[in-house]
Amino acid sequence: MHIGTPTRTSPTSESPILKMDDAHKATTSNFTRAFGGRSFTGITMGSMEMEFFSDYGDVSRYKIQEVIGKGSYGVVCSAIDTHTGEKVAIKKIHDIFEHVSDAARILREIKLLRLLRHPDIVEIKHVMLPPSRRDFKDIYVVFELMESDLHQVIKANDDLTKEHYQFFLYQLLRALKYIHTANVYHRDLKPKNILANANCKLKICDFGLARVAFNDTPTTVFWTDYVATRWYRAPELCGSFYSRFYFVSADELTVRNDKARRYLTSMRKKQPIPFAQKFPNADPLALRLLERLLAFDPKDRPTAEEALADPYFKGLSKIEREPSCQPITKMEFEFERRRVTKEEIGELIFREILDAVDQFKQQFSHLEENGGKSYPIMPLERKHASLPRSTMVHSNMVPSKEQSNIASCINRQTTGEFNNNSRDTESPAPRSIPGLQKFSQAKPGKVVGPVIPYEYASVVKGTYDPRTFMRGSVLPSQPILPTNHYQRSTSGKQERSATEADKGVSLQSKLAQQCGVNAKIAPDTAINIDTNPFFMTRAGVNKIEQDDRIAIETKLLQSKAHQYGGISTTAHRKVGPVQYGMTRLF
Ligand SMILES: Nc1ncnc2c1ncn2[C@@H]1O[C@H](COP(=O)(O)OP(=O)(O)OP(=O)(O)O)[C@@H](O)[C@H]1O
Repeated sequence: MHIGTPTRTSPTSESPILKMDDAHKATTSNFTRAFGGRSFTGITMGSMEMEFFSDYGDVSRYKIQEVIGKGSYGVVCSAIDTHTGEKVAIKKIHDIFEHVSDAARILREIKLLRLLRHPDIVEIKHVMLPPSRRDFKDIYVVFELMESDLHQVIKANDDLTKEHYQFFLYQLLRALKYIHTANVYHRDLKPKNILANANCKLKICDFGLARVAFNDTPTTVFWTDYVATRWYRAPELCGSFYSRFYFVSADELTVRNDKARRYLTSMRKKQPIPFAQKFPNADPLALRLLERLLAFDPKDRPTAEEALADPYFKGLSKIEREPSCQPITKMEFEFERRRVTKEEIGELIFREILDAVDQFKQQFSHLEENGGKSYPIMPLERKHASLPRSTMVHSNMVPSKEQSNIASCINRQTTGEFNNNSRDTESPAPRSIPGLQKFSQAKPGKVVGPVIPYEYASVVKGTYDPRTFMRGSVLPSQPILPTNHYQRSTSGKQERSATEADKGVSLQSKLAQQCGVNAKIAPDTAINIDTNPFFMTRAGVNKIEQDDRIAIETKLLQSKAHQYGGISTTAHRKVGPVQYGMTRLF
């Protein structure tokens, strides 16, 4: 994706946004490689669907288009949902029970993506019901289709502008704020896990390594398990000394972990190169924020919410309108806290899918009843806890006011209200609304109009949209108070608890083994060593309003090919003037 010079202007409805070719191109042979080496030459697409879906009943619903991605857990195809006409991405996860940890990962991802509904998080549209409750091994998850990912965008664009960076970071922080208020931590954020559209819309995906933080889980457990992709690890993870260091004086760092300390002290002392020197063309405000975000000591780094309040986002971010999420309950993730068998995980996955199918059916009938006019996302009514044969728990979404109260109770940083405030649903649409057109998926060479993030819909129509509520089910029985290494004080700074810091001693050797000396760790792979959740801190609670607009005048997009384990996908982008709204979310 190649995007040109953005300028801040008020939007116009006529100006085209972009021309582009498909981001992902896959050939029949790619498809063949992806699905087991059978040749598809001369066969109909129907056969492809049969091959892709095996014996799943939804085979007739989706018209497979092409392979668009491949990860370690599955193959992703683009397809047309013949029921709705929408383009979707279908992820096939093979043989999910080969390892219990893989099955748990799938369950975790489906659960989290169903609970976390936010415009900057990829949306699950459907999960296909396996043909048999007890005997299934593949899972098909249907997502909204995105055109590319940030990795490709960065690779293909050497002329991204300050506005691009600002808007990208803004969306990511907005999503992170939401995710963290749910007490969820993604733990594998990297450009490949951030899907992108040519209109600069980003969405976080791949929650397979995410964890939910609970108040009774020692942080050390989380950190033990948290390895993340190598190039994106925080220094404290690379050195396995995350909580084992403290400042003696301002410029002397003490690392208690012996190996990490020896390693650090063996290094030559270097003067830092000022960012302004390294990136002379960058916005000084951006560099200042970067410095804060990259602080060596984690307690000096701002939370997502604090970062959003940074002067860098002035005029873009209205902190009180950025949505938060209700904390996810322990019950949803009980399976993470004890040993479960393959059969039990299988049952939990099946139940989760049943639940999802139920919800999608409701959405679909709502859509039909309303002539496809509104885009409903039904509130999740969680029917069961996530433990095998556990008690049934019925829970409804908590009205926003109550949520707000709860949130202010549990979060000392709370400065605003939740996002179901009337301002979100009833306030006049930003001044560009009349000019907004419905977002249309760009096709090869097609010029499409100004982008309206779909989240505008409810604002425009004034309809009720459950996304204005926070997701989640049952409220925590008590306020969540950190009991671990770091606590966030009212000033937003983390403070180390001495008692908990001491507990880390027993983990030293394990951590050193994993992070410091374990040569078996694949260089570009996030590793899940321990499935227990962790506890960290939460960002605050607010709602959103962005009525600034950024118009992006785009240039040519380069063509880029990338490999997904033998599958090449091409990202051709020819872009005209782009305009997109820095819109309110809901
Ligand atoms: N909704 C989507 N729209 C478009 N492309 C997608 C979508 N979801 C995934 N992809 C593409 O498929 C690739 C693999 O998807 P994903 O990361 O979810 O799989 P995974 O098996 O969990 O990967 P990993 O090995 O990184 O854990 C992504 O990098 C992306 O390029």
